[in-house]
Amino acid sequence: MLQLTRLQPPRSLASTSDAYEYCRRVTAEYSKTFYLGTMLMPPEKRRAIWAIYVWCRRTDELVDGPNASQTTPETLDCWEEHLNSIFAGRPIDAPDVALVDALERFPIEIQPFRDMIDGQRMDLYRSRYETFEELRLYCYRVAGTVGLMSNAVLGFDDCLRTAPWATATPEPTDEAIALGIANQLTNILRDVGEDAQRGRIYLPLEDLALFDYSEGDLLTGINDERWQGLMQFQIRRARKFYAEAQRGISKLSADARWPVWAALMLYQGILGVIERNNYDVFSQRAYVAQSKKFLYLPIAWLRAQAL
Ligand SMILES: CC(C)=CCC/C(C)=C/CC/C(C)=C/CC/C(C)=C/[C@@H]1[C@@H](COP(=O)(O)OP(=O)(O)O)[C@]1(C)CC/C=C(\C)CC/C=C(\C)CCC=C(C)C
Ligand SMILES: Nc1ncnc2c1ncn2[C@@H]1O[C@H](COP(=O)(O)OP(=O)(O)OP(=O)(O)O)[C@@H](O)[C@H]1O
Ligand SMILES: [Mn+2]
Repeated sequence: MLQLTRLQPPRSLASTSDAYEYCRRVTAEYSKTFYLGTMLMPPEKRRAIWAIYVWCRRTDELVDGPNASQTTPETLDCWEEHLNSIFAGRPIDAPDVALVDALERFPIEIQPFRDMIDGQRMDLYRSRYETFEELRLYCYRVAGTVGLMSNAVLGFDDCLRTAPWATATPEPTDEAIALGIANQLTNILRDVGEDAQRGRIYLPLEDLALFDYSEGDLLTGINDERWQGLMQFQIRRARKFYAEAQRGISKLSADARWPVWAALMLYQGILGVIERNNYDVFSQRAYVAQSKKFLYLPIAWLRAQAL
């Protein structure tokens, strides 16, 4: 029914291990960065993240995939019903089998899943954001939510919970949301040209005005000093969210720190590539080469031990 057609899920409802294997293949195919991150986790956490990944990917494809033009608000209502069924322990199709199992092992609130669907709803009726506050809400919904879902699987450092001086909630909720927002801002900067071709501008219009850069300039891809100033401003903002996220990693369980540092550094690396490309996000795509991704791993490991 959905658009992940290149990798067919097993027919009828699958066994749990087939369903996880399908989720593994989808994650590996669609995101080299996050897949690499999951390979640094213990197997049970890794499988649960693959199941979450596939649910998020399917949700995103409803408004961003090849059949998105057929998606209506009612499609998203149905998808929310589908979600309710998963949370009631009743899988509807093969990939659900993995998510139902993952939710049994790692209980997660349903709200971030619902919020993500609401984020996709925004994509149905909006193609402009006036202010950063509006964009931030969109980023929370489509990506900050992934941080909340992931946190429940990654787990927290027990020392923080059990110490007699432990205060209210030591869980790094804000930091997890910050990493989602940082990733989404990076994704938006990387995809400016692609989105413009679909008539979409995610950069806040108030920021464009600040640099005297018009919507028309963006849609025609003008890369001048105004654009470069605007991009420097956006990159600085994204880096602040990465910095906030970094402060939360030491609060995660020890076996989750390396994967999160790796995913963070790799995704943040895209910003450096955009700078090296002289802010040309119109005619080329900024990416970190697969061979280079492995070079980050030892540095991420050291940070996971030390910070
Ligand atoms: C290593 C690890 C824990 C990874 C989590 C993997 C996961 C479940 C990812 C889901 C991604 C997804 C498909 C989301 C749907 C909405 C969307 C498209 C968001 C954008 C991601 C996509 O990146 P990509 O470059 O592949 O996009 P396209 O090819 O253009 O489609 C986003 C950029 C957001 C991703 C957000 C996260 C992965 C949140 C990360 C936060 C944590 C893991 C919390 C860590 C905890 C602390 C305390 C810092
Ligand atoms: N919608 C898609 N359909 C099929 N394949 C895709 C799709 N999106 C990404 N891919 C796969 O990912 C490759 C590169 O995409 P992209 O530049 O987003 O990097 P990535 O591998 O997804 O890594 P990252 O996790 O950093 O985004 C594509 O060549 C393709 O193999
Ligand atoms: Mn990708």
